[in-house]
Amino acid sequence: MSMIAAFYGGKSILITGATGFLGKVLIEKLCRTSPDLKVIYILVRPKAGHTLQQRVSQIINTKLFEKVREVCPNLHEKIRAISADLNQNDFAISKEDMQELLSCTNIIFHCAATVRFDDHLRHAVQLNVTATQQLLFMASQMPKLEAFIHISTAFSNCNLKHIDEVIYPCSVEPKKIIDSMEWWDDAIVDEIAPKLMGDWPNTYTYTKALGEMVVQQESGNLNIAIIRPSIVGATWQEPFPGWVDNLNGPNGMIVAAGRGFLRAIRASPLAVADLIPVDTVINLTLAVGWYTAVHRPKSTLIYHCTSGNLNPCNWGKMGCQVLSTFEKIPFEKAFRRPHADFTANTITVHYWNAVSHRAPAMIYDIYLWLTGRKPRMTKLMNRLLRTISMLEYFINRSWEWSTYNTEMLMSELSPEDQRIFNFDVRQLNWLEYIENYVLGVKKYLLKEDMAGIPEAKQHLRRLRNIYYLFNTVFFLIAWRLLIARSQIARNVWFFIMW
Ligand SMILES: CCCCCCCCCCCCCCCCCCCCCCCC(=O)SCCNC(=O)CCNC(=O)[C@H](O)C(C)(C)COP(=O)(O)OP(=O)(O)OC[C@H]1O[C@@H](n2cnc3c(N)ncnc32)[C@H](O)[C@@H]1OP(=O)(O)O
Ligand SMILES: NC(=O)C1=CN([C@@H]2O[C@H](COP(=O)(O)OP(=O)(O)OC[C@H]3O[C@@H](n4cnc5c(N)ncnc54)[C@H](OP(=O)(O)O)[C@@H]3O)[C@@H](O)[C@H]2O)C=CC1
Repeated sequence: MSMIAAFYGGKSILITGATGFLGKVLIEKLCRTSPDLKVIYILVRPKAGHTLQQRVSQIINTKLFEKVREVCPNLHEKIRAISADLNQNDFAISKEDMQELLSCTNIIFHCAATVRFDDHLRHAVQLNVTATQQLLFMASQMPKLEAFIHISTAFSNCNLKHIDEVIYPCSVEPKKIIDSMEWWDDAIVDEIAPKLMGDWPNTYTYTKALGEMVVQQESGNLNIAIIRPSIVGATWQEPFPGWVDNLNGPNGMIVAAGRGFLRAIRASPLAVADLIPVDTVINLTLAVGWYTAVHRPKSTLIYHCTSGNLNPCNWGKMGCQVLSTFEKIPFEKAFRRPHADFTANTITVHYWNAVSHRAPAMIYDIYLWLTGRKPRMTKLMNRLLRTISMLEYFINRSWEWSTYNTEMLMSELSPEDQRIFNFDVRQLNWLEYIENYVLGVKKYLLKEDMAGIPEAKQHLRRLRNIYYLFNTVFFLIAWRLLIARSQIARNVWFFIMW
């Protein structure tokens, strides 16, 4: 019998960020392995045109929940959506709901965050810092609470090269920043943000670091643990390989490369690609929830959920495997044939951006315009290049994360739990994982049918012919113009012809 699965039986669990990428996999695994849990409270913000129940149904009626619907037919009853907005005071939770949460919750998993790199500092502080503080305050009033698990990111200290499982202080206290946000107007925030952020590359990583400090400072008597995943990717094994449902991190890049928009990227092929499958993160999270509640460590333990020091893979190898998978399973409606280079040279990057990204987009837009349609490719390309510029920081550096606590926890699990809640990334075969990842992007994110592969291959062959034709015509025109103007070119041409 799994000790972890048994632990969650009969428990009332509160999850924030349940409608997000990690949150969905967390609910799925919890309900599948502990169908006898009492209730999962999820804090969901109302969205225009959707009731809370519709939002929940949208999630649990997806393929991700196929297996769990069999194990736990009363899934709907297990999940209780509570209307809440983490940006509001008391999360805008009704009095009755708040009362129920405070009196019943046993475990909290705090996943909600803004993960946008370009969010305004005020908004990022509100969600990633102030809301965390407020949730901790709520937790301190929960008599039955056994553990509070905070999901952070391995990049919260990306200004350092070697990162231990400890909390590093930021230069300005989070409380001061929270207070200041109340009276600083946006103009002041904009001006002061770069100074506050120092060598953090974006508001996301900076506010996640502040969030950790808040957790440390407000922990009081609570049993708290922090999990720091690196770049979270598609599922490795559970409930099935390759599941992914958003464009964050590498996903958008895989789409862009597979559709032939992304042809070159400024990246160090030898830098470690610290990807971690989402099911691995969730297995660790559930194991940490159990360990924190049952063993009650004296201090807040931090767990790195990373792959680099146990089973490293670099961006070069990953990129090559992505490209070779496209040959077997191409994406539909490609703009150009997938081909991409990693280059570390800034001049080469500018060259490729002009020749491989902007020029084809412009030519295509001219074609759209000539055929009476609305040009859109240049806009899309500019957006892609902007996204790439934000991700570049993470694909041109390597970090070392120590994983003592994670390894310690692994050794504490029974063989049964090590199997059911496997987070040993040493067992991961990267080539197989990446192939399933690309396949998952095609099936679950782009919602493409596998039956369309022959047509997609045919389309790529057409694009190849257009490419050859275009290059030949371009070469002949260029050469003809050159011959008309240069005696040397004429001599070379006649020599070749002769
Ligand atoms: C040797 C040969 C090599 C060949 C290589 C070939 C393949 C390459 C594969 C390998 C991949 C290499 C790249 C990997 C990149 C690694 C990333 C590392 C990130 C680590 C961060 C740490 C992890 C975390 O802790 S948090 C999670 C990460 N968070 C994010 O990723 C969020 C990032 N996103 C943002 O901040 C924003 O979305 C932003 C700024 C990128 C874009 O903002 P904007 O306001 O312009 O757009 P949106 O309103 O968000 O969206 C508008 C529109 O665009 C679509 N879209 C959004 N993001 C992407 C995307 N990444 N790619 C494509 N499209 C995207 C979005 O869906 C919207 O579409 P609509 O149709 O308009 O709705
Ligand atoms: N994805 C990754 O690569 C990594 C993620 N992490 C961390 O994991 C956690 C989860 O990330 P991920 O699942 O990818 O993020 P998503 O963006 O997929 O999900 C974010 C979740 O937070 C919720 N949320 C946002 N704002 C509010 C609000 N005002 N009130 C209530 N709920 C809100 C969203 O709800 P809604 O559906 O309404 O928008 C959604 O459920 C985060 O803490 C992140 O920092 C760490 C490392 C890597």
